[in-house]
Amino acid sequence: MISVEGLTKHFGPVRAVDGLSFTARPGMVTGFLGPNGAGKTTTLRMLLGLVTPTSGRALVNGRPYAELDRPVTEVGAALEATGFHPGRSARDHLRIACTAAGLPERRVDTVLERTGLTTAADRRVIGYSLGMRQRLALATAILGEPRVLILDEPANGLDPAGVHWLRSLLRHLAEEGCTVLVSSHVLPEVEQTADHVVIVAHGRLVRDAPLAELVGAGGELRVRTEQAGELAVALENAGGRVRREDDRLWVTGLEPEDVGRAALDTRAVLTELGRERSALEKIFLELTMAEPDGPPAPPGTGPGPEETGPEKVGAPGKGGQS
Ligand SMILES: Nc1ncnc2c1ncn2[C@@H]1O[C@H](COP(=O)(O)OP(=O)(O)OP(=O)(O)O)[C@@H](O)[C@H]1O
Repeated sequence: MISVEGLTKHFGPVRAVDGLSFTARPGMVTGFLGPNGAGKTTTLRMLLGLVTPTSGRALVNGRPYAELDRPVTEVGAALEATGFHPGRSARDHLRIACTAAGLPERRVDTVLERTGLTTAADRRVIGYSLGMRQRLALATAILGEPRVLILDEPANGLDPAGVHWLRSLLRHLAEEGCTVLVSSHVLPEVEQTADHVVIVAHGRLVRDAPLAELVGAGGELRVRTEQAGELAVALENAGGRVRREDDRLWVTGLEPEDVGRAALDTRAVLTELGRERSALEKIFLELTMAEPDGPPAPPGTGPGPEETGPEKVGAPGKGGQS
């Protein structure tokens, strides 16, 4: 269990985190979302005792990191996949971590296998891709079989197969009862992995809700057909809200299969059927576009459907220790 209570961190005049409170629960993947500079990494670093809060509390299993009896068996973290000695192999890196933490060396083979690194285990890290380093960071995080995992952008650098693998690993860990907190800007990825979503902007909480609640509220489908009039009536009868423009319809409150069924019933030929941008991405933009001191922008004021949201944008420079 992770609890963040009124957490605040000022770096001089910068309020990196500002009165943030949320909980990440066992058995769930909690997505921690926010635009660049929103305070995600600072929050994760405070949870891991790497940055001292200005005020408030960041607790793992009810205690600050510094008070955990055996942190490595309680919380695993992967913040940046850059801290590995380039001349060492993954196996050596994990062996050293095992010895330092007093863990049995057999854990090395287990985590190598779980992260798909077995065949590359004896190669030097200098030759690893970013994706392989991410896997090694995850392998290190789960070495002590912790029940809490804190991961900062773990999908960064993974290829589509790697992202798929990561998704199943995180789901598996949550099913085993772990608390998984994972920060990301890759919104469609979070949409497919998380059970619960915490969104921050300007260091403050803007939304804390089950994913299903958020996505259910924001999904819009784009439909194109020459029988737009008949189909619009059928979709409204099926419970949808429909906006029409010539042969195009924008539909909320229904799923693609509902549109398919209505099209079949009305014999409408669909020339296009798709989701209008990622539903979570749309909500994310609406919630995080507000000015720091103003309320969140009301729904519908985000960029229009044609615009593509900043799914992944460059990170600002980060300082070191507080
Ligand atoms: N050590 C530091 N010294 C000064 N300012 C810092 C330090 N660490 C972070 N900041 C600032 O605090 C704010 C929040 O940064 P943080 O890295 O926590 O955001 P983030 O949500 O993780 O961003 P990103 O998605 O780009 O990684 C930013 O304005 C950042 O420049």
